[in-house]
Amino acid sequence: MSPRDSFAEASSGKESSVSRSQPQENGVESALHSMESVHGLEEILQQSVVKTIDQNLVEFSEALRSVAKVLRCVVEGRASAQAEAAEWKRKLEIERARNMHLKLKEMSIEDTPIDNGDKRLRNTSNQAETRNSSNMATERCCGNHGICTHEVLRDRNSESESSAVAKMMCRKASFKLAWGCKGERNGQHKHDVVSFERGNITTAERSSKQISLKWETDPQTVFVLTKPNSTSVRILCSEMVRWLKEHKKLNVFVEPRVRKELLAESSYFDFVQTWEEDEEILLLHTQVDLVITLGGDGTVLWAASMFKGPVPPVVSFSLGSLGFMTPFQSEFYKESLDAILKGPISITLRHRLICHVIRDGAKDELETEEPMLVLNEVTIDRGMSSFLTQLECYCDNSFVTCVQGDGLILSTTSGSTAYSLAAGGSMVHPQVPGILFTPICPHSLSFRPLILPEYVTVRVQVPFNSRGQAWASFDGKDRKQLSAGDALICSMAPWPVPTACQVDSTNDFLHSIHEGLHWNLRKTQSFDGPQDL
Ligand SMILES: NC(=O)c1ccc[n+]([C@@H]2O[C@H](COP(=O)([O-])OP(=O)(O)OC[C@H]3O[C@@H](n4cnc5c(N)ncnc54)[C@H](O)[C@@H]3O)[C@@H](O)[C@H]2O)c1
Ligand SMILES: Nc1ncnc2c1ncn2[C@@H]1O[C@H](COP(=O)(O)OP(=O)(O)OP(=O)(O)O)[C@@H](O)[C@H]1O
Repeated sequence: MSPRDSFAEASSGKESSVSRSQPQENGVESALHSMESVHGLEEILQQSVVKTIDQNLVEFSEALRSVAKVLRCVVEGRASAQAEAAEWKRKLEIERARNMHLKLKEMSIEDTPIDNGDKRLRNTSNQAETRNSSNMATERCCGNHGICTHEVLRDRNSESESSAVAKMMCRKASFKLAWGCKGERNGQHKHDVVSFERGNITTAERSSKQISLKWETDPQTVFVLTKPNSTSVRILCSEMVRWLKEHKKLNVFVEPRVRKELLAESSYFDFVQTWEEDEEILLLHTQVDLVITLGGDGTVLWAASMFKGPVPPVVSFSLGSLGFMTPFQSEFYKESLDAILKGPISITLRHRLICHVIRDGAKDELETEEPMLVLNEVTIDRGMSSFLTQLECYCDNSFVTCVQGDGLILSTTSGSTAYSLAAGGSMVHPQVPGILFTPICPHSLSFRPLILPEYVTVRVQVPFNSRGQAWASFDGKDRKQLSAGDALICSMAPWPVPTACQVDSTNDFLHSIHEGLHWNLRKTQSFDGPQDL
C-alpha cells in the first residue's frame, strides 16, 4: 500500500492495516497503540507533503530549464545578430580603408620625393600609391578554372597601368606571391582542391604550399624596429643602419626613440627618417618595403601591432631569449639581408585575429571601440578578482560553453606556442588556418581545449549574473575591463603578417619547437636488451 493510500485510509477514520490485525489490549497498550498510529499518520503526512513538494520542485526545475533554454535562444539570436554585425563592420572597415587609399591616390598632393632634410613620412601621390589586400588582384595562374592551388597575387596597380606610369607612381617595390604546387603535370596545374567527377569526391594531391615572395622592383625603404633598453641591440642597430645606407643605398625608417639614440651616437645618422605624429604610422605600410626587427618575439609582436591593416614582409633577427618567431641569426645579418633583398623569399603568412569590444550599453552593434589586431592571442581573464570568471562563449550562432575558471585564450596558430601552450593548448603549425580555444585553469575535469576553423566568429560575453568582471588583453598588452553584458567578438583578420623564413615554414617551425622548447627531447633507449623474437 503506497503512503498516499495509507494516508487516505487513515484520514477517512478507518484504522490502518497495522492496527486492524491487533487483538483488544488494556488502556496503556491502547494509548501506546494510538500514539503509534498518530506517529504513523504524521510520517505519512510528512511523506505525502514531501512527495508533493518534490513533485512541485520537479515541475519548477523543468520550468526553469525551459526558461533558461528560451533565454539561451534569445542570447544566441542576439549573438548571431552581433556576429553578423561584426562581420559587416569588418567589411565596412576594409572598404573604408580601400576608399581612403583610393582618395589618397586621387588627391593632387605635390609629387616630391622623400626629402632627407625633412625626416617625416611624406604623403605624396606616388607614395600615396598604396595597396592593401582589397587592392591586390588575384590572377589565376592558368585560365579561369576552379580553385587553383597556386594563385599568383599581384599588385593590380602595377598591373593595370602602363609600366612607365607604374614605375613613376608606385614608390613601393612591387612583388608577387606564389604557392609552390606539386600538382603540376605536363604544365597542367591541379585546379580543384576537391574534384567530384562522376560523383567521386577526391581531393587534389597535396602541394608544397610553401609561399614565396618575389620582388618585381627593388625594395627602396626598410623600417628597423628594435627592442628597447638593450645595449647589444643598439650596437647592432647602428652597424646595420650604416650598412643598409652605404652598401644597399636604402632609405631607413626607425621609431623616434631609435633616431634619437642614433643621433646621440653620431650626427652621421641624420639620414634616418621617422615620424612626429602617431597618425603618420597609418601611412607606414604605403612606403615601407621591408620591416626588420632586432629583439625577441615581443619585438615581432610590437612590429605587427604598428600595422592596423596590411603588413609589409617582416625579417626578424633573434636577440631575445626564446626566439620562436625570430629565425635569423644577427651574426649573419649581411648575408641574410643580401639574400632577402634579392629574393625570392620563403614566407609564412601568420594570420592575425581582429577583436571588437561591444559594450552592453552600445546603441548598436556598429558602435564598438577601435578594433584590436593580435598576432598571438587575446585573453579574457579574471584580472585581480578572486572570483571565477563566467564567460558565455558562442561560435557563429551556436552556444559553445560557459567558461568557469581563470579565463579563456583565443589564439592564432602562431600564438599556439605562447600563452595557449602554457595553458595546455596544442602546438599548431603557423600555416594551419584555425583559432585555438584554450581555457585558463578551468574548474572542471572535462574541459579540453578546442581548435576552431579560421572562418568562424567567436563571441565571448560576460553574463549578467557573473560575480566578477573580466579583463581582455591583446598579445599580453592593452588590458580592457569587461563588465556584465559586455562582449568581445573575435574573427580572423584579412591582414596576415608575412614573416620571412630562414629555410621554409615547416622547417622553421620544427626548429623553433626543438631549440626553443626542447620538444620531446629524450635520451634514446639503448639497443642492447630484450628483443622482439
Ligand atoms: N604564462 C605564459 O606563458 C604567458 C603569460 C603571459 C604572456 N605570455 C605570452 O607573452 C606574449 C607577449 O610576449 P612579450 O615578449 O611581449 O612578453 P614577454 O617579454 O613577457 O615574453 C613572454 C614570453 O613569451 C614568448 N613568446 C611570445 N610570443 C611567442 C610565440 N608566438 N611562441 C612562443 N613563445 C612566444 C616570448 O619569447 C617570451 O619569452 C603574449 O602574447 C603571450 O602569448 C605567456
Ligand atoms: N620597439 C619597441 N617598443 C616598445 N616596446 C617594445 C619594442 N620591442 C619590443 N618591446 C617590448 O619589449 C618586451 C621584450 O621584448 P622581446 O620579447 O622582444 O625581448 P625578450 O623578452 O628579451 O625576448 P623573448 O621574447 O624572446 O623572451 C616585450 O614585452 C615587447 O612588447
